[in-house]
Amino acid sequence: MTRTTDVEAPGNAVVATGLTRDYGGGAGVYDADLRVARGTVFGLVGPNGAGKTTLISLLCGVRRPDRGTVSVRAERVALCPDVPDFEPWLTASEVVSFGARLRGQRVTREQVERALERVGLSGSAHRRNRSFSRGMRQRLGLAAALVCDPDLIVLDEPVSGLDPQGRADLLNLVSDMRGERTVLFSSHLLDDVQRVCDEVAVLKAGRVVYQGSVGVLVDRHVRPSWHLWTRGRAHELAPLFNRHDWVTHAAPVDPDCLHLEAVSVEAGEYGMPRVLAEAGAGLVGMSAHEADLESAFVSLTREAR
Ligand SMILES: Nc1ncnc2c1ncn2[C@@H]1O[C@H](COP(=O)(O)OP(=O)(O)OP(=O)(O)O)[C@@H](O)[C@H]1O
Repeated sequence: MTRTTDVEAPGNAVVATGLTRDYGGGAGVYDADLRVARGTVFGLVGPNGAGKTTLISLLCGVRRPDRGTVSVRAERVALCPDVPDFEPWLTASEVVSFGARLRGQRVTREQVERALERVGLSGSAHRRNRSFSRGMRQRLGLAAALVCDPDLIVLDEPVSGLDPQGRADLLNLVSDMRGERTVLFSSHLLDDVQRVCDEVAVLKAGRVVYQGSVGVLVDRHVRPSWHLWTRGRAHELAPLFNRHDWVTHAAPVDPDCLHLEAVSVEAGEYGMPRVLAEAGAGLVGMSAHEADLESAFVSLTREAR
């Protein structure tokens, strides 16, 4: 494995090529190519066991790959594990300052206070972390990372233990780092990824099945879909719709409601009234489904099977 300060393109903070770690029995990460542009927020998403933690640890040099290379252009890299573990008797400010000292960096009391303030832990600065909740421990891990002013910060499932307000606060914090630091974070909470990430990589069974913007992922992998409400005609209408090649999928949800997917929004909007008119079916109501990352993810991981 090579870890150098040179990466192929000057704008990239991380470049991985053909990265492979095979645990055996089909578990691991295989032939992962990844490019993370500097100053961006990059999301690594995938179902449980897809290989997110393995890939992160390969990128940070915590694990060695069987094959492949990683190049990192960053002077200070911080890695926050999903559940940080600190000596329970240390106070929050001791965790932050000792952590920096262990990395050979001297930090002032003001820097420690600022880091704790950024993650909303000022009020608990002098409490031993033994009594901290999982969410507080995650925020403390982030403060310990931020105090060293990393230019690349890697967060493994940073919001998994947080309540909705804590999640929103942490995501705002991540969003504010854009431009100033490169942030790479893994999550299975797609709403969060969609909210803050410039680019995503989707991992499925150890392989990167997509890398690019969330917008393109959604455009490419979500078929436009609608629910059509008719009075008791859904079962009869489904095969009539399925006969048309602009329809990719039509199925009744219940006797009054039909789920319809089409090749394009335009095809659906022109085709639906025609089929309904030919069948002499009245339309009681209809709703278009929002194209979001969740539907794209389901469609992409279904296709990649
Ligand atoms: N040290 C190891 N030895 C053998 N198998 C491992 C090891 N670490 C992870 N695995 C397996 O490799 C696969 C990927 O695990 P990994 O923890 O990287 O996935 P993940 O996407 O982070 O999962 P989760 O979302 O559940 O945390 C899983 O099948 C896991 O059981």
